[in-house]
Amino acid sequence: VEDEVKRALVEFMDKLSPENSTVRLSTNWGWNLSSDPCKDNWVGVSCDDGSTKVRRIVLEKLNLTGTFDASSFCSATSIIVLSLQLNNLTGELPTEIGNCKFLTHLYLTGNQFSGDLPNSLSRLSNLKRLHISENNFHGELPDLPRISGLTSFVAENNKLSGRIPDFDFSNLDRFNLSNNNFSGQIPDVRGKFKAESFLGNPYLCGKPLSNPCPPPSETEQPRKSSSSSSAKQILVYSGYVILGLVVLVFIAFKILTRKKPRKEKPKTEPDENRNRASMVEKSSTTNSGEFRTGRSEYSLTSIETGRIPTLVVLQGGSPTTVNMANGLSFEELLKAPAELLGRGKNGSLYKVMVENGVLLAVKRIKDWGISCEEFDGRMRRLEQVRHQNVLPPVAFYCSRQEKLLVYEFQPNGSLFNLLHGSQSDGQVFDWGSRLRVATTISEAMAFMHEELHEDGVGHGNLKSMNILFNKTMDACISEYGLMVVENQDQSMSPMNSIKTEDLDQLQLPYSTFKVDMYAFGVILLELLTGKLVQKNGFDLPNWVQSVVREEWTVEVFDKALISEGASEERMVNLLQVALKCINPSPNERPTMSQVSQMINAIKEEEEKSISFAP
Ligand SMILES: Nc1ncnc2c1ncn2[C@@H]1O[C@H](COP(=O)(O)OP(=O)(O)OP(=O)(O)O)[C@@H](O)[C@H]1O
Repeated sequence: VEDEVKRALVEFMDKLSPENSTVRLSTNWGWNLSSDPCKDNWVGVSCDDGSTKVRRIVLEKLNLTGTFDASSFCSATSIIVLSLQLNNLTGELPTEIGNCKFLTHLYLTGNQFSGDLPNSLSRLSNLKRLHISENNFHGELPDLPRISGLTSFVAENNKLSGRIPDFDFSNLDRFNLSNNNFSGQIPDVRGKFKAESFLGNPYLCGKPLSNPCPPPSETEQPRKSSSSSSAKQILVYSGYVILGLVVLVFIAFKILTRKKPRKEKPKTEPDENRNRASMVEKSSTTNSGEFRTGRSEYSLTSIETGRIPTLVVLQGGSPTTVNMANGLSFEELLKAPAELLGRGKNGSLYKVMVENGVLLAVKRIKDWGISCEEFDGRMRRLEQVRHQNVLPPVAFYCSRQEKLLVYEFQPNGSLFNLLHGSQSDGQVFDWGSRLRVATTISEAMAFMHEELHEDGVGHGNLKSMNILFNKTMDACISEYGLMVVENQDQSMSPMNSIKTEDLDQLQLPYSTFKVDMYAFGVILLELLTGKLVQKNGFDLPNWVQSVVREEWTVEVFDKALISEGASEERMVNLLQVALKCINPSPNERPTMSQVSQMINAIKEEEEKSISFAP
């Protein structure tokens, strides 16, 4: 071990046990400059296999009474675990703790530490476990949710106060803030932690505690009990009554003046209620054929006037869907009961039930500035390029104002839901299944890229939400070719890390394939880490790259995969593929078929290892 590290550790120990240095020497603890922490087995020190780097320091229940000299300790950068539990250490947790950026485990429970927790604690981006219970820490918590890999945070029996920040509770397996002075509403813990984690904080409210938070009005409005205030209340209430009457008269007037045109078109009346949750509701005020806007959250409203073009049915869906779609008019589609599934940057998506209970997913595309002719051409081209793991469009509709695209509804959710969502219902998404998804998607993408290379049509918006599971739980790519990266708006595309000189080298229509490569790399990272791409400013590709740079590669993997015993070697191999895909220079990224070959090779290795397993 290097002399500097030894010196730092000895200084750290001197502050930990100021009175005990003689005891230490007499009881042969080591911890002096004339010996080596690894080779001479200093008490509490564990090293790497080569005995050249100190990895862990565990000094528990040793009656240490000094202070924690973080500035010395953190200069020994190889240490990942520090435990000083169950001693009598005093003083504050120093700001310099922020320099211990390799720490993954910090255990300080059961001491006499006091003062505020330093903000620099939130810079420990590799931290997984932070245990500071049974101390005298006070003040507000630093921005700990910033530490994306934190899996346990326990801080009960302190004097911490302020609001509890919104942690990524789905990632935490231990969390306890009981017996402190926290206040306000407990954030949504997604059912993961019970009341015990929050008891003993008199000013906390909301689930999972049994005391609900007061409605804002009760706490915000000062209560006055004087007679003058009740007089004021009477005035306010009479104001409301008058206002109500005015509104009623106005509504009555409106109804009366509308009656006439309805009588002229009696046929539309019986439909009114039935269509309340459909994608469109007809206007009852004009004869022009216009549709009314903004009626309900679940209504898709065409503002098209004049001639209504028809729904064009493609041969992409199953025979049942195609037959059904053939008999479907655009108006019938709009009237069918619909549920809004999401509003993305490219438009809204509705789940629509048509005849015989057939379910469709209808995308209403927003602001896609291509002509109907181009749109038509694109859809017909996509219809010709079929792959069993790419969802084909079933039908489309295009007018000057509106572009709709119809797919079959896929009942088993998306890859995003499976990895991060509440719909996973405890389903295990094991390494084998993840590798299968990666293989399937890479093969399907490779096929599409090759077939559509000349056309310059890539996916354009590949992400885990657009990977759907069909009835047989096979992964399928949805929305292929729906978006062109035509204006090279870097802020909107995953290529935002591209250098200008790289962009100049790109032949434009083909850059969409490079965008897809980046996006596919991010999907691989999601599969490997189980983490969201972007949450509270967390940037998954950057995080993974920095952890790998610091040679802590294993730290990036989803802990579910580690505990399942997934092969570290093959996970690292897949990570290498992902890193190639997210190369900041688009021209350095591999092609989809190269990637598909690499992933297939990893899958074959995996299969071999299973067949040779005892
Ligand atoms: N054919 C389908 N069947 C079932 N669910 C679908 C289908 N297509 C999309 N979804 C799901 O519906 C939700 C909303 O989809 P939508 O395409 O609007 O989201 P998005 O991809 O974020 O939007 P955008 O593409 O505009 O960025 C997503 O959870 C998606 O997984």
